[in-house]
Amino acid sequence: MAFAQITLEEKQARLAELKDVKEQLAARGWFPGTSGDLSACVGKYAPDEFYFAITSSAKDKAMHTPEDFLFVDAVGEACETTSLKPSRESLIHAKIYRMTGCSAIFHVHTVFNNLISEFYGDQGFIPVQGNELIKELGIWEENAAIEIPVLPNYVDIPSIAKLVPGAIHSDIPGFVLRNHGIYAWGNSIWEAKRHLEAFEFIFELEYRRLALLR
Ligand SMILES: CSCCC(=O)C(=O)COP(=O)(O)O
Ligand SMILES: [Zn+2]
Repeated sequence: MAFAQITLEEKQARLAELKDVKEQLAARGWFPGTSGDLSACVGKYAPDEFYFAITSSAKDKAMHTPEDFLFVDAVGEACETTSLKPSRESLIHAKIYRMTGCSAIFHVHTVFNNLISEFYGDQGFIPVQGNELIKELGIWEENAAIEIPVLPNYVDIPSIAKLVPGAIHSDIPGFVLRNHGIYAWGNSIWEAKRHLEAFEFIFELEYRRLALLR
């Protein structure tokens, strides 16, 4: 299959969309400290040959500066001459692009994704049923039951990246790192955002349901 590189105008439009998403998610407090990272694919030549725009590491994502994004290659390394450092988690993004062929990936640390990932961490997945927002993940089956994968968290990013293939299920556009945060993806920037919002709604509802049962 041949892939076309996007035009300069399309690349700039994608960066502008990423900036908008960064602003919207920051307004919700989904990037505490300097946590979280956002990326969008901007060129694809073959399934294993692509590059993407990703947030620079350790930046306050609530601020806008010309140094917010840089371009990295299919192994998560900067593919332009720059003093900027790509997100420490670029290798995880690269692995997700390679495995799914998606167009955008968003990673956020929230209180609810951390609480729920710890609660279900030992069993390796978060079971969800009877939540209307499952439909926002593209699953329209009546009373669908889904399992959202939870991976262990390591300081060593390559150790996490090795586990990514086992956490990618074709019908679930995301996974959670235990006590760390979620990765959600989509076939466009706006689909990735929709998936992320659905996951976060699901986690908050699940947390509140469990709290009610106590
Ligand atoms: C500051 S939290 C630890 C790193 C992390 O998990 C994260 O999401 C942000 O890392 P980045 O290098 O993308 O700023
Ligand atoms: Zn993180």
